[in-house]
Amino acid sequence: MRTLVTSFSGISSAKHSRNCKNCRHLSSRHLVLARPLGNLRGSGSNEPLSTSAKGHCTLCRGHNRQLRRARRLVCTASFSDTLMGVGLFFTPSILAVVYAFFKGKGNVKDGLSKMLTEVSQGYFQPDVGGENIPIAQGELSDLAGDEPLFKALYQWFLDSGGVYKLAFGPKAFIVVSDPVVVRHLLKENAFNYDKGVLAEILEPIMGKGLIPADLETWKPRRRAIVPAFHKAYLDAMVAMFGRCTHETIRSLDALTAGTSPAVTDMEEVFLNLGLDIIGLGVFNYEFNSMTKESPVIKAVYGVLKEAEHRSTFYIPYWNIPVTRYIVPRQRKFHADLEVINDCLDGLIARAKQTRQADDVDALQARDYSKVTDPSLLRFLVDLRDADLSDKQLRDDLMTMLIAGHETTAAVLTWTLFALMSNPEVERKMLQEIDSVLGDKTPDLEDIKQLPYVRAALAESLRMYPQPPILIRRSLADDVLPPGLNGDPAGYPIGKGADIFISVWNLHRSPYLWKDPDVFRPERFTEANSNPDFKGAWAGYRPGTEGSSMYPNEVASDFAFIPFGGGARKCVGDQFALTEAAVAIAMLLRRYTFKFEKGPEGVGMATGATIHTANGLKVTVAQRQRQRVASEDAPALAGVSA
Ligand code: HEM
Repeated sequence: MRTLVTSFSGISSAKHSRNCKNCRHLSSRHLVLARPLGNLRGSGSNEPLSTSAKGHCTLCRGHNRQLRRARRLVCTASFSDTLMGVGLFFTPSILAVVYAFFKGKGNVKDGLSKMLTEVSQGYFQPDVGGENIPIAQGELSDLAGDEPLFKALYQWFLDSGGVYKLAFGPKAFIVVSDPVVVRHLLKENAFNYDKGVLAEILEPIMGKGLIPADLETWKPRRRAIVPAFHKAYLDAMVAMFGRCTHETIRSLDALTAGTSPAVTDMEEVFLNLGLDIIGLGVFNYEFNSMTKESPVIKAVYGVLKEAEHRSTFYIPYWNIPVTRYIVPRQRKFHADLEVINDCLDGLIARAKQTRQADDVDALQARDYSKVTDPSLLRFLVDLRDADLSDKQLRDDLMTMLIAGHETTAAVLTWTLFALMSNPEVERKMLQEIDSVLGDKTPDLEDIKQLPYVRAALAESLRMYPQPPILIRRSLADDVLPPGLNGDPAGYPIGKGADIFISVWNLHRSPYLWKDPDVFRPERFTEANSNPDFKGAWAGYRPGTEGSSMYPNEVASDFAFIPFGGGARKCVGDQFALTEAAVAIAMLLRRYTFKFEKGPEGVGMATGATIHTANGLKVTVAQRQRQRVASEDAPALAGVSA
């Protein structure tokens, strides 16, 4: 196992920190709470947690002073899963590396992070408030073993509540898993927050694209981009999704002809399909990744891999200018970036040469059946008064390429995983697909007639949110609301506080969902609420999702946020889910899929999205078609058509 030990001020090593100074309790889950937790309970063997003393060891209630001074978590985390644990401190980083190598024994990364911690002890951590937020303390590896970090955060949520604090390296993070607090962060006081660590990681790749952009850049770009996803565009896109899925079918047919059935990695298949679709949808570029491997495709995957490396690697060594010349992977990254930028610059130049400026309304009213290039790039270039620099346009395109590719592929991967694990849901989906579509390539109206398919995709996003964590940093002081059983005074935080919104925890919260670990699309037809919130959370109310074709943050009052919510909500949600619906419907009706080695063989890993650890290896065979009478099709009222 690749491990990283981080230890923090006031506690000199991981081992030492496990011992309470007072009672010498040697618990690997030495949880320390700073406020009453009411009816929140620990799970597994944990007893209900301490409800009294401030900052005390849960066993002896001692240890107080040291812990309040420390306010930090000692954790042992899978190194690759140290999601966004990016310390921004070069000097200690370099010293840490030197220290680790000269120390020459034990786990190099342990020494490295220990050094990092010791050098930065009590020095780099800005005072970001949150004094009354419960502190989770323990070791990630004890909680989740080799599992990804977002899973470990779940155990702490059950133990410590919907708002708790933990630390990676010299940084402390506030982990939020409560819909009331999430609503505050994403909607009610959204402009008090930017993307913090995430923006730092993505800026070299996406520049000032919509995801990492500061608020000043973001506002006009968002105003220009949102209208580009209009109805006629979506109609044209759905036809394109069908064409691209036919290409996938051609390659699976070739695979299953003769030696049928065959084994293939469906995660890879979905990544290829996703890339072809996003290339055409965003800038009308044919990646044709099912059939060829161009340098641009290789570069796209290279850049995605680097983005992932940066988001999961502890020390941001790439910010040291010389590394782009001497570190091979950084050299490769810059070469890849150049290939993509050249490609995008060429596409932008071509689009500008053929520019026909128009108002938004006129652009949206174009006859898309006759438009040869329906892409977002065409729309953004043709938009009158856009007054855009090529660099800004390129940043926007790069952002949408990355935001829309892997996410949708991951949704398809985990939906197929869930369906193979839940044959009854797959059977109901097939009934609906057969009765509504038959052999037809679906259009937008058809997708509206597939409520069960759409609910299954939403359920996949509930259980496997892409990404599982959203990141924010406060721009000014704020007070977080208490949420369920929190401190009635709320939680004052300062400027610079880093926040993880755990979408995984929210979507699997036992306080919000019945049987949260069960894959059951029907749940989206059932209203539910929790009186313990005392009216602060409105519950899940099917039928209130507005014009969305899918359950969303409005209907769930921020308990279901697969696309975020509020001002910075995803702009591609309808695009992505329609794409997933077309692809899954067309593939399911044609093939049967079975795990090659059972669900355990798939594994889970953290990247920008949730990856499989070993690929989604399946045995695929052509389906023996059985027509299903339309009256057998499942009725799913409540998921709006
Ligand atoms: C199933 C697929 C997708 C998922 C799960 C997804 C998820 C998300 C989430 C959770 C956010 C909010 C991030 C935050 O608040 O920090 C977001 C933002 C964004 N997404 Fe998506 N996305 C998907 C597909 C797409 C597609 C297809 C596009 C474009 C073609 C896209 C473009 C964007 C952009 C530009 C933003 C930033 C919006 C802003 O800050 O104003 N996404 N996405």
